[in-house]
Amino acid sequence: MEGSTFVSTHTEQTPPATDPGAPRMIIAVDGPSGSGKSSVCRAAATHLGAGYLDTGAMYRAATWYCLDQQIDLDDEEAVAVAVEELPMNISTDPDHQVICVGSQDVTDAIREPRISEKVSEVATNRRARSLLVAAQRRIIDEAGFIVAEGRDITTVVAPDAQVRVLLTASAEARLRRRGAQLGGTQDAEALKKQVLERDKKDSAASNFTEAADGVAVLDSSDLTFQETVDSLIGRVQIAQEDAA
Ligand SMILES: Nc1ncnc2c1ncn2[C@@H]1O[C@H](COP(=O)(O)OP(=O)(O)OP(=O)(O)O)[C@@H](O)[C@H]1O
Ligand SMILES: Nc1ccn([C@H]2C[C@H](O)[C@@H](COP(=O)(O)O)O2)c(=O)n1
Repeated sequence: MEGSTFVSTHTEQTPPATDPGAPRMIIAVDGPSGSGKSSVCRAAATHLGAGYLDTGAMYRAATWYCLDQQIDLDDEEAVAVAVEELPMNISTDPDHQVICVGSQDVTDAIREPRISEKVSEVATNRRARSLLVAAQRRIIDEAGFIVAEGRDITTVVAPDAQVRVLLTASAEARLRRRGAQLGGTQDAEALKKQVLERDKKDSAASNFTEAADGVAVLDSSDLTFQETVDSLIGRVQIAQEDAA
């Protein structure tokens, strides 16, 4: 997939046409925080020549916007209205991940701990959620061949996906990985807050700890990063052979 593909959740911007030669296949991946969804799915999408959708980034951008607009996150109505007007553009190019709110590039800002600590409040707002789910379905449909990851992709956003995987890892592995990813800047308490406590809050909105019917479990606790990527790619290749 060349260049960057921007799709919008709000504006009338038309996304570029997908490669007409590309096979139509949706790969849906869910899992808890730090299980490796973003990094593994991005690498798999690059290898496969597929698009990549980080739905968590959309919830994060919505949270960034609400905070920027000084919206009280306890005010369900105000949050829903903000998400309705959210001028968000997200790239589906796995090699060029950019997310903008209006003209502002928030790609790095949405990863800050202040967003991680608040994002569950937006993700558990039912109206905000249904707006973002609708946008995600449209993005996936327009891409045609895409790896989409989050918490409810296998169950709500794309339950008909040809490949459906729950990517898991032990709490210990997830905390260790997230700590290393943040360069050792966070103490154990802060990490627990950002990983385990966030999972607990997010569980109110979707079930990403047990695989739904037809969803395969990929436990990466004892796998290297590359082994995990290869396992996901292998499942896609089997689905492609079955479809041929
Ligand atoms: N199998 C693995 N072995 C070792 N490290 C891994 C493995 N899978 C992922 N990682 C690393 O773990 C870290 C967390 O992964 P990642 O950010 O992809 O998780 P995530 O599930 O998307 O988390 P979140 O939902 O919180 O965004 C990254 O630094 C990634 O490179
Ligand atoms: N499909 C999704 C994706 C994400 N969320 C929520 C849960 C997380 O706290 C937050 C950020 O996601 P992350 O970047 O950590 O993957 O968004 C969700 O509810 N549904």
